[in-house]
Amino acid sequence: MRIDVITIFPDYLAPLSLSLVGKAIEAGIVDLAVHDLRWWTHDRHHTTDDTPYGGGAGMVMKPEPWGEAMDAMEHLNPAPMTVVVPTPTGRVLDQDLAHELSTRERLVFACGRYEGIDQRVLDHCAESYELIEVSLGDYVLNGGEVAVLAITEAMVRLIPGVIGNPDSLVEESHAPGHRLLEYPNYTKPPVWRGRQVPPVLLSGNHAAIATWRREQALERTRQRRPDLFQNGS
Ligand SMILES: N#Cc1c(N)n[nH]c1-c1ccc2c(Cl)cn(Cc3cccnc3)c2c1
Repeated sequence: MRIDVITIFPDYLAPLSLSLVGKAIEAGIVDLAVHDLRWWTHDRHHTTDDTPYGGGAGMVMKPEPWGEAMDAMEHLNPAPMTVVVPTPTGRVLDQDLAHELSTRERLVFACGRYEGIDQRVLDHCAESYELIEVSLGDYVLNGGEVAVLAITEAMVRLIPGVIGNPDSLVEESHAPGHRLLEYPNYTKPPVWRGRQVPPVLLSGNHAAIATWRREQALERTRQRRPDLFQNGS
C-alpha cells in the first residue's frame, strides 16, 4: 500500500516511522510519503489560509494549494487514489472502516487545520477520486494530524503480513464479529504486591480458561459498553 500525507505540520507525522507502521515500511509492505502543503504555495509567506466567506471566527484553508497538491499526487503515482480527509463531520472511525481502508491500494490523506478545508476541494476530490471523510469521534481536536496517526495505525495493522501472528487479530476487542471487549490479561510474577493472578489461568485447564475469559469479556462489555450488546449479538 502507498500512503501519502499532505499537511502543514509534516513533523507531526514523524511517529509513523516508528513501531508497527515503521516495520511495515521497512518490510516494503507500506510505502509512505509526507508532503508539506506549503510546497504548493507561491507567495512570500507560503499562505495556506484566509478569512471565511460569510464571516465567523477562525480561518479556512485556501483551495488553490490543495488543488495543486492533489494534481501532484495524481502524477506522483499511477495507482487509483482514495482521498481520506479527517474532519469533525466525517464517518466515525471504527474497526469496520479500518478494514475497508486496509484494502485500498493507495491512500492520500488531506490533513487540514484551522476551521477546515474550503468545501470546493472536497467536492473536487469526490468527483475525481474516491473520497472518504473520517472523524476520530465526538470530541474536539485542532486539526487532522492526530486522526491520520490513529487511522494509519488502525488500518496498517490489518494489512496481511504486518502483524506476525494473525491469530492475535481475531480475539481483539472490536474485531469483526467479535463484538465483546477483551478479557483482562496477566503475566509473571504470579503474585505482585499481594495481588494474585486468577488461579484458573495457572491451572493448565484450557477449557476452564476459555470459559473464564468468555465470562470476563461478557461482564466487562455489559458493565463498560452495553451498546455493544445491540441486537443480542
Ligand atoms: N474536532 C475534531 C475532529 C475529530 N473528532 N476527528 N477529526 C477532527 C478534525 C479533523 C480535521 C480538522 C481540521 Cl481540517 C480542522 N479541525 C479543527 C476543528 C475542530 C472543530 C470544528 N472544526 C474544526 C479538525 C478536526
